[in-house]
Amino acid sequence: MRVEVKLWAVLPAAGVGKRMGSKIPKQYLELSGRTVIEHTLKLFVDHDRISGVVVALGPEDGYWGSTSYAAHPKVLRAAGGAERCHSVLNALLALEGRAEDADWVLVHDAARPCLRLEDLERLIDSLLDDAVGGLLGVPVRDTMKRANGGERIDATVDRSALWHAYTPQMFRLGLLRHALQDALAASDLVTDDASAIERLGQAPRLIEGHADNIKITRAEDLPLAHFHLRQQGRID
Ligand SMILES: Nc1ccn([C@@H]2O[C@H](COP(=O)(O)OP(=O)(O)OP(=O)(O)O)[C@@H](O)[C@H]2O)c(=O)n1
Ligand SMILES: C[C@](O)(CO)[C@H](O)COP(=O)(O)O
Repeated sequence: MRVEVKLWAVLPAAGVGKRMGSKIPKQYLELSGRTVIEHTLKLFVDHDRISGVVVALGPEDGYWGSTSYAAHPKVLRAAGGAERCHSVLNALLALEGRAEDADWVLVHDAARPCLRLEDLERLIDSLLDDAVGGLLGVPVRDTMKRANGGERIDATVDRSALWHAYTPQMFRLGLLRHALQDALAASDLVTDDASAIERLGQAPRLIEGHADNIKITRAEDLPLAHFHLRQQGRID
């Protein structure tokens, strides 16, 4: 009997936004009347192939309760951790008892509200039968330099095989949980989920998305996200 494999989403949203320098965490900044995290969540909560969404929240988070998803039946909460990798692992552990190890998990930064539905669909359709999993990304477009530790160029790096790693990053729940636990046991605070899978000797697939799937990181990113959401027709 073929066991139905489910899809889950994990949104790490426990960051404090140091580089943004705003008074409130950047995932709660407003974009045309709704918070960044509400824009991000909508795509996953409304998606009929996604069984549930786990949001990893910071211990001091006093904003989540005011969002329109605070009591949504499809949204679960998990405790964020010191680093993104801790938050993602806690969210995976929160799925115990609901999800199976063979289920797929889409890990997507709450700070990336401009993800296009077409790219999410392409990622899912491309990876559902993949042996490893993978992520959305975009090939780099600029000449890439490696610094010498200061402000001088050490070398120009061959860019022909370089990609920007974006999210969602999609892996089987059991594999990703094991990979993150293994990385953390080795004190390797991986900055994305694919790095944990790579540590195990696996090669995640790169699926090309759109460059407007930006991560709101610094102050100048907020108006840019607003522009992209308007260009996509998602805000007026
Ligand atoms: N301990 C952490 C750190 C980050 N994140 C989340 O991971 C995503 C990407 O992280 P980043 O852009 O670095 O967010 P911050 O850590 O908030 O930013 P900064 O590094 O500038 O403080 C964000 O949605 C953030 O909320 C998380 O869940 N738990
Ligand atoms: C996961 C990620 O968005 C992929 O580019 C990135 O690694 C997050 O890094 P951050 O330092 O937590 O922003």
